[in-house]
Amino acid sequence: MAKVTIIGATGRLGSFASHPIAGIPHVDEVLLMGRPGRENLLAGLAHDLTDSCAARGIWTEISSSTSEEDCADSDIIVITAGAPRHEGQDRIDLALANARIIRPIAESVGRHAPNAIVLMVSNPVDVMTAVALRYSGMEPKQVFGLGTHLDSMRLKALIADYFHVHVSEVHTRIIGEHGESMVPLWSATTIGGIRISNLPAFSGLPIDEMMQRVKSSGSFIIKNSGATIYGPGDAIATLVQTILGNENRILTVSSYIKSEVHNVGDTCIGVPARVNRRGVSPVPIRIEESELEAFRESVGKIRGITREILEKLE
Ligand SMILES: NC(=O)c1ccc[n+]([C@@H]2O[C@H](COP(=O)([O-])OP(=O)(O)OC[C@H]3O[C@@H](n4cnc5c(N)ncnc54)[C@H](O)[C@@H]3O)[C@@H](O)[C@H]2O)c1
Ligand SMILES: O=C(O)C[C@H](O)C(=O)O
Repeated sequence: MAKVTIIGATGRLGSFASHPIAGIPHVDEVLLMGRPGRENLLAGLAHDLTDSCAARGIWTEISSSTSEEDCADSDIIVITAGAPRHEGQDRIDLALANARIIRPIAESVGRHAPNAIVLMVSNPVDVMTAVALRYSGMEPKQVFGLGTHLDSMRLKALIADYFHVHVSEVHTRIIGEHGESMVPLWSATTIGGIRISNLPAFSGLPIDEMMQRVKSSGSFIIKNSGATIYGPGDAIATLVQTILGNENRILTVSSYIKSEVHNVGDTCIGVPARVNRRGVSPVPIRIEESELEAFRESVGKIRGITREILEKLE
């Protein structure tokens, strides 16, 4: 059984994500962590979530804390602390301010829970994953980000809708930045096990419109309802379940890569990775030339911003 700590639990995403996480069968303890001064809010959330567990007929111990040392013995630490973007902002605009929030959190996690697996969610997620990796002092397999998993799920839903098939029939991936330069891998997209480009209907697929919808999903939701909550919250829970269930699923998450994709990398970015109880390991892949070109650009962008932010944090 496992302990999962959520740092940023008073926020909209952290508090929602705690709900599906508390229902994962491998989880017997959820710790809601927040900043000093938020004790009452955390206590209220913990009480409410305890009631939810009772209503669902499950027994998971829910606790709350503002003391960083309480994350000790966590199996997984989910980090959602930090500012979200507002309408009109890019995720990258949050980079320096959120890096200054993530650095001390990562240092504390590395000190108190050096054997945990860290799932970074705060944006810009690829850059924050690199900050957490650097300042936690943990291994690359232990520190990863939600990356383009959510984008891949968004594209999957659009493809399933277009072809009128169940989502489980669609396999697709978006790699690269969780942001403007993300890259869809049509070469790795299948419907019912058949490569999408081998289906006659593929020629009519509105690829550009679909990608535009995926890229603007976050800003659309933020503009209309204030924050993205259910999509990322359930995506976080899927990752927690995959790790604790030692499921060896290949999911598209932000991981540190060096040589896995045509030797492009030296940064944390969304790539297909094996996810299990030991953490995350990027899967070596070969992609088509046009996809590689776009991926190279995405990596260059994120590597440049990451270096700049890490230098400013020194
Ligand atoms: N990667 C993704 O797909 C994805 C999806 C949704 C949200 N996010 C990101 O998650 C983060 C949280 O989003 P939200 O909607 O829950 O925001 P929110 O404003 O509702 O919550 C922010 C949380 O961060 C905490 N926090 C803020 N400043 C802090 C500081 N200096 N030290 C410690 N904690 C601090 C707050 O107390 C709160 O718990 C944002 O960065 C957002 O962009 C990422
Ligand atoms: O779009 C955002 O800022 C939140 C998140 O990254 C998302 O894609 O839902």
